[in-house]
Amino acid sequence: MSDRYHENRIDGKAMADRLVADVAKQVATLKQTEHVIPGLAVVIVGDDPASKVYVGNKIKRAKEAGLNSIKYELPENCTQDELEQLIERLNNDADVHGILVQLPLPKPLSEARVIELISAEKDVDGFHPQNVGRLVAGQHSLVPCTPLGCLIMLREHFHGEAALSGKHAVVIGRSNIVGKPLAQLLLQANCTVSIVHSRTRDIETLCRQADILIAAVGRPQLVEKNWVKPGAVVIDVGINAIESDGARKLVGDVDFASVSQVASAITPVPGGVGPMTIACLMQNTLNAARMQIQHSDPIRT
Ligand SMILES: Nc1nc(=O)c2c([nH]1)NC[C@@H]1CN(c3ccc(C(=O)N[C@@H](CCC(=O)O)C(=O)O)cc3)C=[N+]21
Repeated sequence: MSDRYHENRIDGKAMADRLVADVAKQVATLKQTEHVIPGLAVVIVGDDPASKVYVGNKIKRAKEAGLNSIKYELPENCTQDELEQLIERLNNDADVHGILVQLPLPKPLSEARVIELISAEKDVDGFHPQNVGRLVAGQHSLVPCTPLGCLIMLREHFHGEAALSGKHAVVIGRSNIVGKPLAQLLLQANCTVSIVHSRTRDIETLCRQADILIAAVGRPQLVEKNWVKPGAVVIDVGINAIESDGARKLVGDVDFASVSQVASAITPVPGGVGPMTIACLMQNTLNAARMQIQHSDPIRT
């Protein structure tokens, strides 16, 4: 293939390996200086197979980072009360510094109520209204993992956040977990930010103006070559399981084969944003533990 830019893949797996190794070092230091091991509680309700794979990855990475991790599995038919009691128990457990409730929750359960119940300083997903507000106000502490992973990838690619200044970033998708928080982070990095979505008119023309194009809509291979300005950097947040030639495979929101011919850099799926999301969860758990140590220690010299 005559790719104009060859070897233009951003290796999210390798970046995630480095980030987890770095967190492991910092965790080791924290153990020595503060005698604390950061603890992550992962709560999974029901037995959705995809959720189980993700949660398994999180536990495995937590081990590599030297964190204590505990998995809580609740049955599909558990009640809102049972789930809320578990959250309250974890909120009050000094050994637990981070709480993650795997989403989506089974039908009748309220995600909003559960998210608000998690103590804001243990909210390693960054979904609590207090953390959302802090992000928008530029006072953030715990930032949603996927947007943070995207920002770190862009920073590394451009050798520092300063290079993002003035670039036009177009975010496709307006979800609370990716599109909206990522737009905030990019704005703070001095990008000019556009958010486009299902009701946007002439979405293709807008996307073609992007220096940085981020796809986070969950529509397999939506973004094609003619949506992308030659030389643009493309971040693919989508993880879609599709059937191709009778086999199931994972594809992103970007048509990798065609877009990689025009993009100067592009993240693959799998092996792009996904591994960085999990690495950022480890970083957030470490950060949460650090904040809790500071707040629980009135006498410091
Ligand atoms: N409270 C909550 N927080 C989350 O962060 C959260 C969630 N709920 N619910 C589901 C989504 C999805 N998500 C993924 C993270 C990593 C990969 C990942 O590492 N994917 C691998 C492939 C894994 C595979 O082979 O299936 C990759 O892209 O290379 C995928 C998906 C986190 N989520």
